[in-house]
Amino acid sequence: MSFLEINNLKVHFPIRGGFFNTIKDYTYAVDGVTFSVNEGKTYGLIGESGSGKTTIGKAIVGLEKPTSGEILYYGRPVNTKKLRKRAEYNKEVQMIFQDVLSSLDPKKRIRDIIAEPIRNYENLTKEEELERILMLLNIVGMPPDALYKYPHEFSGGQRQRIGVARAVSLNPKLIVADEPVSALDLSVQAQVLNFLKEIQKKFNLSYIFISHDLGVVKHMCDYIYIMHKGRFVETGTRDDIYNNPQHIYTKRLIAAIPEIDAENREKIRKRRFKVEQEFQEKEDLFYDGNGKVFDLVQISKTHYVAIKDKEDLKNVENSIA
Ligand SMILES: Nc1ncnc2c1ncn2[C@@H]1O[C@H](COP(=O)(O)OP(=O)(O)OP(=O)(O)O)[C@@H](O)[C@H]1O
Repeated sequence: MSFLEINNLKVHFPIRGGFFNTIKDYTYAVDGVTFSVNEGKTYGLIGESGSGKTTIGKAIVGLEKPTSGEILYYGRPVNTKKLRKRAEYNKEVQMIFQDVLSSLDPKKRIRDIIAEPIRNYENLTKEEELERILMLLNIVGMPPDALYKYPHEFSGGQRQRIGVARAVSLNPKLIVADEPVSALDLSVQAQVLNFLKEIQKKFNLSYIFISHDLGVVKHMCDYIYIMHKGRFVETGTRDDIYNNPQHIYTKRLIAAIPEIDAENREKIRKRRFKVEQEFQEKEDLFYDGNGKVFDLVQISKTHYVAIKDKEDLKNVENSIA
């Protein structure tokens, strides 16, 4: 059952300039995305740097205000003034970041870092709190003596586990994981990904998994959403996307997955070259997700407009003139 629905979400950031610091233009970071999240499933948001992935994640957890569109949690808008509803949502939808070190307060001990959300939302005695934190450390495979240490005393992989312990401390339904392994060594990446899967089973969690790397999410995601300039250009199940990619951006991301295959090295090189050539030829084209091709016209440094026909083009030309 889908418990979270994102409808036509847009997040546009004003670009200011000039003497009066007026709005000159907008960065169309997220420009009309729609999808829903089911229990226990993982959704990959994949795309190049700047395509809008993090902004979607932040809008979902309330760190960025949508320009328009709606986010419904069990059918109710999350942007509500009813504090109890909002608090319930904030508790059940958490985010973990790539740069865990900067998201863990360096001056606080692990006990206080993990306890922070619990103290905000629950009224536990000191003993109950300690018991909960020890249980969480155990779940994420960290020893009890981690309690009184500081973040810098741990490796990247261990810090990511601490971040996850804090994120699951309130028994959430959804974790938005923003590039959770890209700062880690390859061998540690695999460990953390496996661990995230274990935690998912334990808590029946859903993940929105943000990455620029289709190779990393290959074994994690049930559904994949390919992003380009604030929009989804291709969506599908993991198998659809890997076995039968349609959009040139998807093909390019798949071609970029490193392959260790000494015998077929030349074949792989040729395939990458072909995809790259196709990409260069089609770079100015934009698909609307239903296979329809739009011309993508750049009207400023950051702003593109999809043009369906000559009429559209004339309107855009007039509006810039
Ligand atoms: N607070 C902000 N103010 C202005 N522009 C922003 C802000 N946050 C993001 N942007 C812009 O919005 C666009 C999308 O950024 P976002 O971080 O969502 O992309 P991303 O796909 O997550 O990229 P990356 O993989 O590099 O993190 C970028 O052009 C970015 O510069």
